[in-house]
Amino acid sequence: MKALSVRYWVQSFPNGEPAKIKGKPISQLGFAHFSGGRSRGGNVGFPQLVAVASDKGTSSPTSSMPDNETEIGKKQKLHEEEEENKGFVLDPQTDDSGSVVGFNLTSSSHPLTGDASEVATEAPAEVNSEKVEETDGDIEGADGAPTKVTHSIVFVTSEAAPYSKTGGLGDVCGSLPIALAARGHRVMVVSPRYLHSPEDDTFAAALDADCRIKIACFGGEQEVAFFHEYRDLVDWVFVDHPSYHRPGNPYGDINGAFGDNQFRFALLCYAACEAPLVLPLGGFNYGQKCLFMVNDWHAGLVPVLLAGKYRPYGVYKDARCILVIHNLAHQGVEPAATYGNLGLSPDWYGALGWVFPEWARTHALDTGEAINVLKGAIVTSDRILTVSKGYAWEITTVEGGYGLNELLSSRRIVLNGITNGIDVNEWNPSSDKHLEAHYSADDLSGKVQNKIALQKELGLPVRPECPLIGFIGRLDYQKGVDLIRWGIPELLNDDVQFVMLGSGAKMYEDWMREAEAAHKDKFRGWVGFNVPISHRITAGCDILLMPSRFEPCGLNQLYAMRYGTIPVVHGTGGLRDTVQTFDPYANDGQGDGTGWTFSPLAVDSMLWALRTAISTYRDHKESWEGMMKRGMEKDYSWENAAVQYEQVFEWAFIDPPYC
Ligand SMILES: Nc1ncnc2c1ncn2[C@@H]1O[C@H](COP(=O)(O)OP(=O)(O)O[C@H]2O[C@H](CO)[C@@H](O)[C@H](O)[C@H]2O)[C@@H](O)[C@H]1O
Repeated sequence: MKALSVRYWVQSFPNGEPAKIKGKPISQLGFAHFSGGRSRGGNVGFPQLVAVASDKGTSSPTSSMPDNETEIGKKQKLHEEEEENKGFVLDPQTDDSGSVVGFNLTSSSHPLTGDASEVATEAPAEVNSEKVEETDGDIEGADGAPTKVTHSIVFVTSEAAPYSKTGGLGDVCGSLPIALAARGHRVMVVSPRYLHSPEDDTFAAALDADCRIKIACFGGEQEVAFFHEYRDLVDWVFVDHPSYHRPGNPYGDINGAFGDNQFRFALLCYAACEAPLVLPLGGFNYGQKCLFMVNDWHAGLVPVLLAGKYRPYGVYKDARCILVIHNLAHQGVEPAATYGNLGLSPDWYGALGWVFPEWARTHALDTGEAINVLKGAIVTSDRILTVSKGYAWEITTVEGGYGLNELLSSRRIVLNGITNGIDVNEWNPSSDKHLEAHYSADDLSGKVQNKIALQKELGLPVRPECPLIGFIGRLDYQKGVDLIRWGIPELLNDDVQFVMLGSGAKMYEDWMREAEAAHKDKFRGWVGFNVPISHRITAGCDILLMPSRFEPCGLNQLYAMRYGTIPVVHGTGGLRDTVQTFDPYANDGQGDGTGWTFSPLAVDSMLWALRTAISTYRDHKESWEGMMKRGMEKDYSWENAAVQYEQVFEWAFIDPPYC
């Protein structure tokens, strides 16, 4: 049994007496200001019990266990008496004046699973700052290093696979939380409950948590509900609101981006701030000493709300917030006039306020004033992470900073990069359910079967000896699709086949259809988002091309290497960090490297790298196989990244929180 030591602020005692903090009734302490984030009606409202991490009495899970049966029995009896309150309230705590300000709490099991071993704990031990050495951005990824301190972690994200995914953000937020939970942390992921049609059963396993809150913003009061599923040791929490129920994808439909995205994601952030306080997941809530991991601009309002709406009233004083930037190009910029909708006091305008440079303004009278949610998150987060070390540096440069480079440079001391891992179970060539044949580094024979199956599926001539090149990704500026477009005619003069899977800009979708019509025997363009076919392309191709203009990390090159498919990538961000250019002379002529990086970003250098790869494939089979195996044998699991994340958590709790 693990025990949890938590202090509860109590709104009222069972006998109706008002609770007091520092001798004052709570009602006099300014909590009314929370109407912006919490309603008072029905089962909504200010919760009967709102947990805050105890600053006293926190101890390691084992040391806080009752040490004899009598004590356990006593506590169980008390527990039963308090059952009506749904909180396991024990041992009143008093302040200097003698007023009861809270209670210790002990829980013996996880009611959702009935399994005591799955109860995660509040961070039990103080971080020993003397042991922590902050380096110049390098984070040690000690393989298999045990977890030193466990935390209550709240991921806030607009996507989490398999529930929602338009790209890599969904992949990361679908698997990193599981890796952290497996290491002993208590992990919640908060994301919207998107329903794209009345028949959509994506969230069928997530049950109504019977908790409604009202959020005051955008000139009204919005009621949101929470749905919950406990899976893989993670609390998956889905925020439900009518604005998440519409056709398309999380951000838009065939007509483009939704016009109310600022509203939809502000709701997500408000709800995510409330979730640790109001949701008794597994019987008790996450409490205030949690660690928010906010991903990209959609979740970027969270640290601003923590600083502007909670901490001034003593709530979340011990929480920390880490911003994870997966893509700096999207910042959630809207006209300055929309600031009033966010429900923040005017004092906080400075955090979000943003002025476009003159050249980016639309007319002479345009003052360029806007609000920028990601900027607000960069200002107010305790630490900032990106998804590779290379990208952590790039975003501090004029070229990669998208206007935020100076701000990010000023926060360099709290900025780190950690390369993403991948879900090695979903992406495993020896067990992938989407493949025609399974294979591994020890037995590569199945790979060609997948190539043949893919050629058949796509209606290409079945030619196992012909180099097959693939591209998978969003069709947009970031991914360098324009380079492929300009390079394809020349490339297809060679004896190669090329397959593209992607959706996005209509211009490129149309071009893919045209290219297919023009090069029937050599080119296939699959317009759409299709996970099974993405697995089959990754397995069936010999080469995966990624000419990304910038790439914070990139996952497809990692999937490709795991599947023995050689990546040819632009040397940028995470691509440069993860793909090592083939060197035939290294290792006493045995060769080294896992693919090719090319630079500068130009059609010629991309074609040069592709031609080098193609000739190696044709004429140096042994070198090719060596490269395949080296890529397949690399460790891409989340475990290594999770250890590095823990180091950053530790650093986050050393410094005081932003306020
Ligand atoms: N048409 C399609 N059909 C099926 N699957 C498709 C698809 N198009 C893309 N995908 C899948 O979506 C994911 C894309 O991930 P990436 O990391 O390559 O890019 P993305 O730019 O979305 O992510 C951002 O966040 C991630 C995560 O941090 C960073 O790695 C990245 O650099 C950053 O731009 C992959 O799983 C890929 O297979």
